[in-house]
This record gives sequence, C-alpha cells and structure tokens, in this order.
Amino acid sequence: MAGFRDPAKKHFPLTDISSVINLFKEQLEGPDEPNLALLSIVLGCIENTLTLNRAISTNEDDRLLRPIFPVVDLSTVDALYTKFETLVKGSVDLTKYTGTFSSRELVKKISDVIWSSLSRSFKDKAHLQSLYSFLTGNKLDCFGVAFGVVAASQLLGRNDIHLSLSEDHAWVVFGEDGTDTAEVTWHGKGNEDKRGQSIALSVAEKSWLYLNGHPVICDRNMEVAALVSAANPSINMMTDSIEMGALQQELLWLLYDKGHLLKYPMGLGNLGDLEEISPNPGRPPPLAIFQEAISSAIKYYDNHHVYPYTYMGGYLYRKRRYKEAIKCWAEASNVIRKFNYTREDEEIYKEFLEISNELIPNIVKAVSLNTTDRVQMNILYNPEVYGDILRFYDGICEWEEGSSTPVLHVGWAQHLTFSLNKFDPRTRAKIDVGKDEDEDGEKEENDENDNESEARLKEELKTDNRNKLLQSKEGKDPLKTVLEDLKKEDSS
Ligand SMILES: FC(F)c1nnc(N2CCN(c3ncnc4sc(CC(F)(F)F)cc34)CC2)s1
Repeated sequence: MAGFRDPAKKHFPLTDISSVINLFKEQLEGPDEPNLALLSIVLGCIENTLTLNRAISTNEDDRLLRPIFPVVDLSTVDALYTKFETLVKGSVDLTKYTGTFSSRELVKKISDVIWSSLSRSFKDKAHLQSLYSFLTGNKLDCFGVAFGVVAASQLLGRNDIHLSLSEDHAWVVFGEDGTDTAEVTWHGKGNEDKRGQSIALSVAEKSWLYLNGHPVICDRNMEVAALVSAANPSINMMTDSIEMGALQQELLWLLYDKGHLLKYPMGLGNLGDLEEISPNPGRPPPLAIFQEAISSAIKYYDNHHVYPYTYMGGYLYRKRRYKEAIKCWAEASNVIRKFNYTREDEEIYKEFLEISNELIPNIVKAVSLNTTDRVQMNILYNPEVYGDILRFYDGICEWEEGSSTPVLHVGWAQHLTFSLNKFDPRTRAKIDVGKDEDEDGEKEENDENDNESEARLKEELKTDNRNKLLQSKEGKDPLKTVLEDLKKEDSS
C-alpha cells in the first residue's frame, strides 16, 4: 500500500504552526504508532524552506511580503514518502528475514540501503538530519543516517528496532529483549565506520561517546522527540529563523506535556535554550527545565550525562551568575571523571577546554576588573567558588587517569594557575580539600564547617578591611566596596 495513512492527509496543506502541531498531536495520540518517515519529511521540508537559500532582504516591504510560513502541500509530502517507501521495500526482501525479532543481518541490510544512497559530499553541514534532505539531496549527517534506518525499519514493520542516543553518537537496539546493539552510521572525521558491529566493545572502553552503558534508548514517541530536537532553526552563524524556532519550541512543549522528554535530557536542554530566547509565559523558566534535565540524567542514567550540567552552566554564565555557573561545571566534571578518555571523545574534550581556558578565565578577569559590583568581587573571596574550581580540575585529572589518551597539557596548567592566582590568598587557605571519608567511603558532610568558615572569613574581612581602609588612600581600595557590602549586610 503506497503512501501514508488517510487520517494524516486531512491536515494538508499545512499553512501555519498550529496545523503542524495538530498533525504531530494526532500522530502521537495514535491509535497507530507515529509515522517517523512522514513527520521527518514534513519537518525537514519546513526547515529547508525557512533556513536555506533565503534572500536576506534589508528593506521593510520585502519582510512584509515574504510568507512567514511555507505552505506544505500533500502532493509534495506524498511523493517523497512514496519514494522512501519504494526505495526501502524495493531493496529489502523481507522473505529472507522470517524471525519474530530482527536479526543483525537485517539491521545491517537496512543500514546499507540508506548508506548506499548517500552522496559522498559534506556530511557535517547543517540541515542534513531529516528524510527531506535524504530524499531531495541524498545527504544525511551522522544522526540522520541512524534516524533513517529506524524510520525504514518502521516501514518494514520491524518494531523491535529502536534508536539509541549518546551525547555525540547514535546507533540502534533490536532483538527479543531490545538489548542487541548495532552500529548503523559513522562517527566523527577520519574514523572507519563500524556499521553492523555490536557496540559492546566500545562500551567496554568506558568512553564518554557510548556513555559507558547509559545511552538514551528511544521508543517511537522518543524517536519523534529526537527528530524534533534535531531540527535546526539556524539560517547562518548570526541568524535563526524565528518561525522555525517557534515551531520547534511548540513541538517540544507538546512532547513535554505528553511525557516524551522525561528520559531525554538533551531534549529538555534544547527546550530550555529555546525558552531563554523566547520565553512562554506560564511555562517553567529555563533554569527549571535545565534542572529537570539534570534530575532525569540522575534518575534514569546514573548521572552519566555531561550536557545537562553544561546546558545549565552556559545559561548561568550568559546571565553573569558566575558562582552558580562554576558549580555546574564542577558537577559536569564530576560526571566526566567516571569515564576514560578515548580518541573519539573530542567533542566533550572541546567542551571542557572552553570552560577551562576561556569561560573561567573570563569570569576571574571580569570580577577582578569590575570592582564596583560587590557581589561579583566576592567570588574571589569565596572558598566555595575556589573549591568548585579545584573540583572542576580534579574531575578532569581523574578522567585522564587510566585513559589511553592524555587529556591535559601545559596550556591547561597555564589557565589553571592564572585563574587560581586571582583568588585572595586567605580564601585559598580557607578551603578544606580532602573531606574525611568515614568507613563506607561516603564523604562526611561538613556543611557546618563551610558556613562557619564563610562567617569567619567575613569577620576576618571586616577587621582586615578596616585596618586596610585606615591606611589606604580615599576610595580606590577595591576592598572598600566589599566592606560597605558587609556593613550593609550587618545592618540588614
Ligand atoms: F550543553 C550545552 F552546551 C549544549 N548545547 N547544545 C548541545 N547539543 C545540542 C544538540 N544535541 C542533541 N540534541 C538532542 N539529541 C541529540 S542525540 C545527539 C547525538 C547524535 F547526534 F545523535 F549523534 C546529539 C543530540 C547535541 C548536544 S549540548
């Protein structure tokens, strides 16, 4: 039977965001499984129209005339869907695969069907993640190939084949209890693809790329969440399509309300980023959404995901909430220390390098220059912040321990010493580095000491500052503002 089911056809032509929402809503509410190929073609068609080869006009009237939303015709979608169905059903002779559950050979065959249709060029450009890109340009990125294999599997009625996602790679699970795994796409640059192989060996390496056995294993609804989350509203480095961003945001809220982001931390992170750009009144604020992503990673993935902490850390950094951002990065480092660094973990290496060699130095520079802002100035006198920076580096050191590839080099040490030296010596004396471990290895909570040391430090600062103030010239002394701040706190 060619073409997709009639109920979906009534939504066409799609003329605005709400008509797309209604199509996704109906697909998600059943009774059949959501049709991955259909939804990927529709969303890819809209993304392609809204982000590619747009004449960026300067004058007002063009903006007024340009359609703010592309019309998606049934004929376009039907033709592409039929093309995909013909390719897949024409290439895979199902009579050869009779078992109730899929075999590794079948998974490899489906991957070959997608793989052999790909053009050789440009795999890491944007907008190559959808079946629209595959069917109109024979181009897919790493995620797109894995998603295409799962969409093809669904067309072939193989409902045991599902998408498995790490923070930088994708593969499939299949078989009787859904625990067989197979590579179906490539990863990174210059790495031979391992298509058809099980991922057991890669997991054994304890690499971040495979999340050491804690990937996001999708059901059909989460596969819809992945295709929505993988949508990319960017037109170029400087500009995003407002309409595409709004559509992605509304689709993610639809999936959120149906509970399909519960076990998908990156989907929640993407939603938090979109809410920062364009907040929905009556919806949780970005920080709450990032917290849900962290709680999800703790609850479902034994706290083995890094991105929930760097989503929140990046947000706090942009809001100049530096103390809290540094705490998030220490938590991110507390995750990465559980892994061994392997050569295919470059993406997360770059993430930690940027935090260490750019973001933290920018913070200590900013607060030591901007002495008018007392709250910021206090950072360099706060033992907790100092402790979090040490925890941040300690996690990276532990990540390196036992790894086949080194992580740190002298550049890291130069930035580390630059940042730590900006802290007041007394603060550096104040922290308690090694928490005593009681018999079962749990670190003893010495919160009361922390608060005590903080209070002591404040007392210390007051007396010390008073002495300094008496000797110092009028006004210039940076500690003066700290003293005023403390006096205010006293009076309040
Ligand atoms: F932590 C913050 F800095 C981040 N900001 N954007 C981040 N992205 C954004 C989008 N992104 C993702 N967002 C949703 N789902 C997935 S599945 C996946 C791995 C692969 F592409 F399938 F191979 C990546 C990814 C990767 C992580 S982390």
